[in-house]
Amino acid sequence: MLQNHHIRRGSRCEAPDLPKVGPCGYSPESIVSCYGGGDNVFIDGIVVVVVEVEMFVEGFELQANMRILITGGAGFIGSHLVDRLMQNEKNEVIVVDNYFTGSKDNLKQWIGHPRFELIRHDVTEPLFLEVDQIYHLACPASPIFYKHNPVKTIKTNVMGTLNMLGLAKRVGARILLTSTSEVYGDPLEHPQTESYWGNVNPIGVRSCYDEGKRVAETLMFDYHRQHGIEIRIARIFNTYGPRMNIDDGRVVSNFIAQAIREEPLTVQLPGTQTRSFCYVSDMVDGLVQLMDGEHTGPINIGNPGEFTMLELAETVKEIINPKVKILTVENTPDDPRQRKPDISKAKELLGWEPKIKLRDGVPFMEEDFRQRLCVPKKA
Ligand SMILES: NC(=O)c1ccc[n+]([C@@H]2O[C@H](COP(=O)([O-])OP(=O)(O)OC[C@H]3O[C@@H](n4cnc5c(N)ncnc54)[C@H](O)[C@@H]3O)[C@@H](O)[C@H]2O)c1
Ligand SMILES: O=c1ccn([C@@H]2O[C@H](COP(=O)(O)OP(=O)(O)O[C@H]3OC[C@@H](O)[C@H](O)[C@H]3O)[C@@H](O)[C@H]2O)c(=O)[nH]1
Repeated sequence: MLQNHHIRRGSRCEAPDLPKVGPCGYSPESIVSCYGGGDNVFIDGIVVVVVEVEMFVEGFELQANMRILITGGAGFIGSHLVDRLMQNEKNEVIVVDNYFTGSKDNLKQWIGHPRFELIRHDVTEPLFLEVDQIYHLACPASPIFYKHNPVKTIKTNVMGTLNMLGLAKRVGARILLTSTSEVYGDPLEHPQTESYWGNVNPIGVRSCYDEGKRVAETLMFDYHRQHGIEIRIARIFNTYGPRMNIDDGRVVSNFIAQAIREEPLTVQLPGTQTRSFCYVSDMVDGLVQLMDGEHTGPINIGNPGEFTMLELAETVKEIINPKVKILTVENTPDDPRQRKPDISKAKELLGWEPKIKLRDGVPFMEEDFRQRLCVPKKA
């Protein structure tokens, strides 16, 4: 039996059943052919020089470990992605984060784990690591945080993405960018397909984020075309779930925290604007399937269930606290009036679609927020 294993630069390989003879502890005959290259791999802790990334081993299955970098891995979606990737014992996960909106607390279960590393690093600075895959999430996502220091948001999207593409190019890693439904701006097509080019204000208060992500997408495709980098682009629609910052400012976390604190739910005017909310476990499934699949994207990942903000407030009120009031308040400029993903491409190309409805996801988030706010549910 001849098996072909693609061993990437810096990978560790496990081959516990290889016969332990020969100078390095393993039979040289087991390695039928190796050619090119010059990388080291470790077989059962022993360094084996692999002269090419393609190695053929007769009769034995080498299980190549995957070293995965997650930028922004201390944030909301990133930390759930870490949980998912750490479930696979063949994965090593490295998180880099500057903790602007993320927290070590989101990763506390993994700190000290032998397959996990956490590095304080700002992606606007170059990074030198040996990795096989890069999930590039680093960027503040809540409008209040990305507008707080817009120049830094632009730098994170542009210089951060350039640095991660440079890293991907140097080590031959595949890179996935978490882009956003905000690239469609205030969309004139509804629902949004990936072929829609969007309606974005280039000089508005949201531009640091939406134009920043559009440039990040451009950089991804230019590196792909010019340097042959393997890229994946996910256009993420509004995602919610446990571990969102309680004072994150995004609508689902605001309404849930307000309902628990018995404060009025603040619906920004007009209240008829719509969003489509995806539960975080569905989102993580979509990202992993996109990364591991064959398609560059961009691919919309989101839940097509569409709600006005008034409907969302009514839903949260009914589930969490029927006594709270709903208050209408001023909105901010350039708020998109409608948003709903067309997910035909994700269904067809990735076999992905979300499973968790808003009504089923809100109680999970309520439980997490009650714990963190120390407000137990009344009997
Ligand atoms: N959650 C959503 O609804 C949503 C929707 C569309 C796109 N996205 C994208 O998904 C990604 C993650 O979003 P999230 O909701 O988890 O947000 P988040 O704010 O919880 O996480 C972002 C993480 O990136 C880190 N970060 C920010 N700037 C950095 C920098 N310069 N260097 C290193 N780390 C930095 C933050 O500290 C944080 O841990 C973002 O790229 C966001 O644009 C999210
Ligand atoms: O308390 C609030 C907060 C927000 N809102 C409204 O709720 C809607 C959603 O606002 P959010 O701040 O949650 O998120 P937005 O959809 O505007 O932006 C998000 O889009 C996708 C991602 O890239 C980011 O996570 C974020 O930019 C907006 O219409 C906003 O006006 C309220 O009605 N009340």
